[in-house]
Amino acid sequence: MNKRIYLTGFMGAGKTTVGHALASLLGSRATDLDRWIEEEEGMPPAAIFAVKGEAYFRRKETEMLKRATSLAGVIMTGGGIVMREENVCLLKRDGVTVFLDCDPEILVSRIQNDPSRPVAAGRTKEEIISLYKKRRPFYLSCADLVIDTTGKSVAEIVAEISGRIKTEAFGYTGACKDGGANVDK
Ligand SMILES: Nc1ncnc2c1ncn2[C@@H]1O[C@H](COP(=O)(O)OP(=O)(O)OP(=O)(O)O)[C@@H](O)[C@H]1O
Ligand SMILES: O=C(O)C1=C[C@@H](O)[C@@H](O)[C@H](O)C1
Ligand SMILES: [Mg+2]
Repeated sequence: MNKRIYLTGFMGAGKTTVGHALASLLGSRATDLDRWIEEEEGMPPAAIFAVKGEAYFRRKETEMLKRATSLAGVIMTGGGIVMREENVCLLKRDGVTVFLDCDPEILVSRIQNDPSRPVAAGRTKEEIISLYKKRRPFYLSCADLVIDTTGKSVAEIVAEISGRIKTEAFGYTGACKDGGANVDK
């Protein structure tokens, strides 16, 4: 496995948690884009949203995704990354993209009222589920692998990803076809 592995999915799907466990199993590096942005900006995503605005965060996120193309290992992405076409192109071109899907009711229970997740904070359960449904086709559009994590432990998810990556062939055209179109608003 010499390609990098991108983990995508909605807020609370387990990208950060699974990413560290997967990298540990594979003996590779783990890079969480949200944490990398936090290190560079000196504040977490929620504070960047509040102080500099979401548009600034999204530009920074794309910049870091571009820089991540020089890294090896597992890259954990932010929940909104698939909503920019430029990001989708990079994900499709530069690695194996794994979409961690999950029952939205479970996602809500993990993220609702968490102030560290500015896109979910203050939203009702129905609003969060509606955002999940709107984003899901975009996660699917750039996924090489879709993992339904519902009811599975982190160890089971990691074993499934590593098994499928080793046994399935992935075709890359390098082309950017359909995908995200800056439609999150
Ligand atoms: N398979 C799982 N089973 C039970 N709990 C889980 C599982 N995966 C993640 N969690 C828990 O769900 C919460 C959210 O996980 P995590 O922060 O890894 O999600 P994320 O996808 O990185 O979210 P974000 O997009 O907001 O960064 C954490 O408390 C984590 O421990
Ligand atoms: O779903 C989203 O839009 C976000 C998810 C987080 O990972 C962070 O990238 C940020 O809070 C935005
Ligand atoms: Mg995360």
